[in-house]
Amino acid sequence: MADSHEPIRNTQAAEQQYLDDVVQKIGQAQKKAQVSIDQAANDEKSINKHFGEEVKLNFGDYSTNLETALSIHQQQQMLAERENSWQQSTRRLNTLNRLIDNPYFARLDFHEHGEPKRETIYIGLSSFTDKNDKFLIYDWRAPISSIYYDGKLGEVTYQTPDGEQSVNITLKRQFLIKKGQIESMFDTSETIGDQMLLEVLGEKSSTQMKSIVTTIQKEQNKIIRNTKADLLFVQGAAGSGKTSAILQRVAYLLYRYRGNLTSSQVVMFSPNQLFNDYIENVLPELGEQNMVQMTYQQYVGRRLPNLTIVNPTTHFETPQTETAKKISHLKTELKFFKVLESYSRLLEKGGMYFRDLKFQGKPYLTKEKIAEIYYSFNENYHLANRVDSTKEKLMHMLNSRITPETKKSWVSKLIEGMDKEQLQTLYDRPDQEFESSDAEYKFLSRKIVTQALKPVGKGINRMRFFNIQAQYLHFLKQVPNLVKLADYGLTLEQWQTGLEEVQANFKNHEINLDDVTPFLFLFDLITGKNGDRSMRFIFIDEIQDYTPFQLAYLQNRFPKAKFTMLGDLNQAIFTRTESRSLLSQVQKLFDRDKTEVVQLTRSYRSTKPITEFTRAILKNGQKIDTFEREGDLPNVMVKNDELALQEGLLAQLKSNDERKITTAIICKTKLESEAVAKYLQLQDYPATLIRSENQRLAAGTLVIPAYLAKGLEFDAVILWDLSAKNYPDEDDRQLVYTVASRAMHRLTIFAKDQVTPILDAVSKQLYVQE
Ligand SMILES: Nc1ncnc2c1ncn2[C@@H]1O[C@H](COP(=O)(O)OP(=O)(O)OP(=O)(O)O)[C@@H](O)[C@H]1O
Repeated sequence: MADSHEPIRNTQAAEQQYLDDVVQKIGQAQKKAQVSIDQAANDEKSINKHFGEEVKLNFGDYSTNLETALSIHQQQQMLAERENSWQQSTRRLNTLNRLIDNPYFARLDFHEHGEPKRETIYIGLSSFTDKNDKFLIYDWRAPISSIYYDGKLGEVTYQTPDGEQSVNITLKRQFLIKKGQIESMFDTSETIGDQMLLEVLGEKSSTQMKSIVTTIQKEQNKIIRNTKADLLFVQGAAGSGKTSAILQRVAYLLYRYRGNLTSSQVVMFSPNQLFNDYIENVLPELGEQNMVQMTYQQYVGRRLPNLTIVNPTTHFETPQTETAKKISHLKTELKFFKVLESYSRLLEKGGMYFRDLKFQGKPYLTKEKIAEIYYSFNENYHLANRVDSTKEKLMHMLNSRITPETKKSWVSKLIEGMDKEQLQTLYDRPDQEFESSDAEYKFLSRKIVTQALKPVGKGINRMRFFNIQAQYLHFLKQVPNLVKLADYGLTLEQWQTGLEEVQANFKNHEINLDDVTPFLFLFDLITGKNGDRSMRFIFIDEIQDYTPFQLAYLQNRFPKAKFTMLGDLNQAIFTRTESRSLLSQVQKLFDRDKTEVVQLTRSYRSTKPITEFTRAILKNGQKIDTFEREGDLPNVMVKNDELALQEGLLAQLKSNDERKITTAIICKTKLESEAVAKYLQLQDYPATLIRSENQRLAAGTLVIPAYLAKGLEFDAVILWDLSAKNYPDEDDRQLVYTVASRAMHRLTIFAKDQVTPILDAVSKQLYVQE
């Protein structure tokens, strides 16, 4: 910290002079780091190779597959452990390169409790000390930096690892620095001045999310720095910075637990791959590595190699029947999780379904025999140790069958049919000698049988003797005995029909998303597969699209992790009504004392007129405050004539282009998006159609189906065909809110014939009807 002998520096010129000095020192440090890099590189050429690998691995930071992601991260960790001065200097140089253009964004003057001496600190992306170890810049995550985000002027307290500290803040100054030049600076008595926010928010969107480090809001800071809660549940309006805050939180945690926590122990479940792409740069921008990122479907999908997950409802192409909705409701509840647990306990006594383990196409270890072994252990055996003992016994049986199997005719026939070369491959060494031809035959036959039986051994180890599909169907059959179907508005007959559908799906090697998690959970319960205890922090974004069952399952799979769940109950577009009870159901999974719920109510994404409009779409919605930012009222165009609408669309696109704002045209379904894209193509208007989540977000105009627009934002949004026909009822209210709230500066709505009744509740003053 600077001491009180320093000049107060109240003019921009004085600040610039000080900045120049800091920049110069960073420059010197850069040179020094470069010298030690060159030296070390000369000494240890081989390190180059490792570093090359590391860089290569860095490119694939998110992955579709947990194992790959984990192994990449583990490799990175190993490489990091082999740290040497060369790497250290390289890292330091990277930090300095980031700092030199924009060393800091804030200054604080304060007095420590009761001390007359004034302290001055500057806060930036990472810390920087001069050669006397004096801090010229403090990391934004350092304990002291917290007061910049939290406090007004005057007395404030902040948390340090040693407890609370209090200081008296006398000055809070914010800077906008570009390429080492102060573009503007202002003093504020607020937490983070709106002026600064306005400057930041006025910027145009890009296809990649940016970090919000300079303007983190007080309530967001609470989320970022929370280390106590086992469950941190954030309910935040659209655009209130939930995603931004958690990315900052990951960076904070990696800093706070540096040395004890690696990015491979942090997993983020995100809505889709497009979204992963969108946020990919934030952590590297903050100087940290990305965490493991995946979608829930990817997480469960990798464990179901023989089944394809189908989920017809998410894409809005086919509506769900009332009965299907009710069945889905029951299957996704927390109650169902408990029911499944009770069912699994019944299996300790009987009722397990087995499969033959086959050899040469015929049952070798029969299901009857396996069942006999499985239930031969006494009652004290629970499912997990029962399976271990069964495996052991089966292995034993398999081994004892090797000798009798060698005497079978298929073995002798096989050996007789082999030429010298083939026989050679069976020997331990090419010149292997035997006492007699009998001994040689014995050796070869054993070798052949052992190899041939390997798949059976693998089947035992991988527990292929369980018939999980039959077991799951059996469980579903038992459900009416374990749950009162009437409570869910279901009859026995309806349940039975649902069951038959699951069965038919299995025949097609398919499984419905609602069945996936109970199916896997049943598998885990039966096989005693424990969760992953090495994961420390799990983040779940867009929590409203998860079912309580899925969340309970994740908690079960990551028993040692602290959970941060973020979402907007107003944006529940896949789970709809059940989301209202989500919070109460989730809370049941965690210790009450270790649960914290934070509300973010202010929406930063959109201009005031857009936020006011989207807010009005909601009935009984969660609280939403606007951020004072001017802009046009949303405009709505309803026409009977398709051609007129299309012309309107083109005109709006051109007008947005003239204002240099990029537009996303959001349609309800993929089919509709394709039609719009085709029309634009015919008009020679360039636009990118986003068909799947595996695509990249391109610059320029996009056409995107609603379910892929989750979590993203665009300068301008055009909602295509928000007609009564397309969005007929209440079911779509949250969907309409979600897509409308993607707009930052401009929102336009087109509808054929008649606009959706969902907009009836919106006051005419909040938009312009064309
Ligand atoms: N403290 C902040 N300072 C500057 N910009 C912010 C801040 N908080 C949020 N924003 C901006 O507001 C926009 C919305 O943020 P974000 O996407 O994190 O919100 P969200 O709550 O996840 O939204 P949604 O639920 O609608 O997907 C982003 O452009 C983000 O950069």
